[in-house]
Amino acid sequence: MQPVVVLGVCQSYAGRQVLRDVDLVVERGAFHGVIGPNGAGKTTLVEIIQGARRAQAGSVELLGRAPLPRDPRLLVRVGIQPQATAFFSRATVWEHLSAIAAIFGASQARAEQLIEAMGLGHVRNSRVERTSGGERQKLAVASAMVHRPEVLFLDEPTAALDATARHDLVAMLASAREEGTTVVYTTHHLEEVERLCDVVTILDGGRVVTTASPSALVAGVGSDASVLLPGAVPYLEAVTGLDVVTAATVSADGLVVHVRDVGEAFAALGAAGVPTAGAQVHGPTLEDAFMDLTGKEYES
Ligand SMILES: Nc1ncnc2c1ncn2[C@@H]1O[C@H](COP(=O)(O)OP(=O)(O)OP(=O)(O)O)[C@@H](O)[C@H]1O
Repeated sequence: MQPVVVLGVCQSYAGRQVLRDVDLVVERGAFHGVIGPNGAGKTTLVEIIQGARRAQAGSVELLGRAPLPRDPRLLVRVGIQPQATAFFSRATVWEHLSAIAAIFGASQARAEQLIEAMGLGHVRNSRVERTSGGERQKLAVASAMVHRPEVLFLDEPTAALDATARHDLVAMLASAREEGTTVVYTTHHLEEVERLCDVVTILDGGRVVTTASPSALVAGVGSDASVLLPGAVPYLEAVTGLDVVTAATVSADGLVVHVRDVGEAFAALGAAGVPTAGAQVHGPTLEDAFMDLTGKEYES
């Protein structure tokens, strides 16, 4: 049984359709990203799966059950990252997580472990209301995971974090990924998708554009890779004549050649005597895949 099965879901607000015939299947143990521009419908979709909203059309199964009407026996099997307002703000970080653990029947040892794993040890005895936005965000993620849910929903957990806090949280999520929890993850950051997600669904204008692994999306991009060859500027004419090279330009750092196939290109460059020492390859990225598939620049 797949933990999340969404079929043909449609949703409108005041006559405006924000989800159009959405299908989404999340496999057990997958870290499944949902990405898309602002207003694509990500939060609406996730709330429908959680049972926080009713879909106007289509069907939803969460752990094999309908998420609505809400059933506390189903809710304890899932983890939902709370909004900041859901905190016991006058409690300390430890009191907060320990209370959540008790409510969900998780051990105090698990709460301790997450305080450490999340790097919250130094604010353990601080009141939640006095902690920084980043610390609260980490506490929100810890609160959602403390009872080892079968499905964990994280809706933009790194939003509003500075680069260091984001890096820490992503590193922590990467280790949580190893625990094999099924995760539904919305984000605006494509590098997080590449780092964390097994599968990603791109939503645009309320429609599913595609569902695939990040690497398959990047592999499907039609654009070339570029190779910077620092010592090869004098070889501009020689490389331009090679079949494997689609374009070549001179930059301040060296010769830049655009190629379809990096392996074949290196073989041909070597055979033509072009120096390749210190070469830097820049392949197409998930951002290129997004642009290919939606015709839009990705804005995080
Ligand atoms: N309760 C509501 N009433 C009316 N319109 C809504 C409501 N909630 C969301 N919308 C609209 O539905 C569309 C989809 O919103 P949603 O929050 O699901 O998108 P999102 O992809 O999560 O966006 P973001 O990346 O900005 O968080 C948006 O145009 C939004 O303004």
